[in-house]
Amino acid sequence: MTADILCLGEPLVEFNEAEPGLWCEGFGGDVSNVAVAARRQGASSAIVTRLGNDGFGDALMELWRREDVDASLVERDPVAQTGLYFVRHGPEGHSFEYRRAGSAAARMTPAQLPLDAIRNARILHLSGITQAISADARATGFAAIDAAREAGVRVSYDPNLRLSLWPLEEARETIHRAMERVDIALPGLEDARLLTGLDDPKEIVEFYRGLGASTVALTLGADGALVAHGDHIETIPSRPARLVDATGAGDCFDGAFLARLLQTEDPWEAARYAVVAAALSVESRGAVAPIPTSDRVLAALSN
Ligand SMILES: O=C(O)C(=O)C[C@H](O)[C@H](O)CO
Repeated sequence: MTADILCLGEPLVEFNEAEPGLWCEGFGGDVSNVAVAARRQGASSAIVTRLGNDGFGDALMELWRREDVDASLVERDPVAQTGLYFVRHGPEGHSFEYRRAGSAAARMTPAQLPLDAIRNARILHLSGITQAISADARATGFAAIDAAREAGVRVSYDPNLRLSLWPLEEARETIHRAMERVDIALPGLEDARLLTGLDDPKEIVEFYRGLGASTVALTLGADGALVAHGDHIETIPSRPARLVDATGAGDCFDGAFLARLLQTEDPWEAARYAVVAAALSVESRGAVAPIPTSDRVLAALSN
């Protein structure tokens, strides 16, 4: 198996509340969202994870088949279940509630990592959530990073802080340790402020560069992204969007950014593309269904 972008973490089945009591089923899980977003932009992508041997696991396998995301390395756990999450919407935006403790993905271990696939990828992508779900998953994330680095494969990391999964101090320690070993850092501003204790976006970007990332794209929500590489730093503005549901917008940015980066090796051009993809993705409900294809992104960019 060879894929441009290999994503490691936990996929989830999503229940998104359209109106009180009406739950629409969809898909989520940050790195699965990234794999789909990258594939819809034309990069090849693969997912490395574990699912329960249950109907929700089957539904995720069917999603990746439909989306042409390589899931040939996904393991099914005979005992543990596939994780779920529920999205509610309120005046403050969306909120998540999880049913994922002890899930199949949380039982991933370093010994199960497909090292050849990691070595053959162009980018390994993982997140703070990948490492938050269990001690084994944390170790698996570090082992994957080490394998990628030894093979000269670029590592991409989105901190994706979820304080319902682990306390801030623990998250900070693990995420900073991971960030010392990544090439491409894709933090969101709100998470990064909590993790770094810094307020100013430029200082945050410099902080992550100081840890080791050569490319940093800090997402600023409706304000776009601040992108640094080499001695150049630039704010890439977003475009106006009709906000319905921002669930997964950061993941859509990540997948589109990585896909475009592989095509152009120009992080600012990749971010110009990815902010438009992310803006399009907030205009309807769910993490996966609204992710645009490259045709839609290119059409929006030319308007
Ligand atoms: O991946 C997770 O843990 C989630 O919270 C599911 C969502 O699809 C994801 O976070 C959106 O970024």
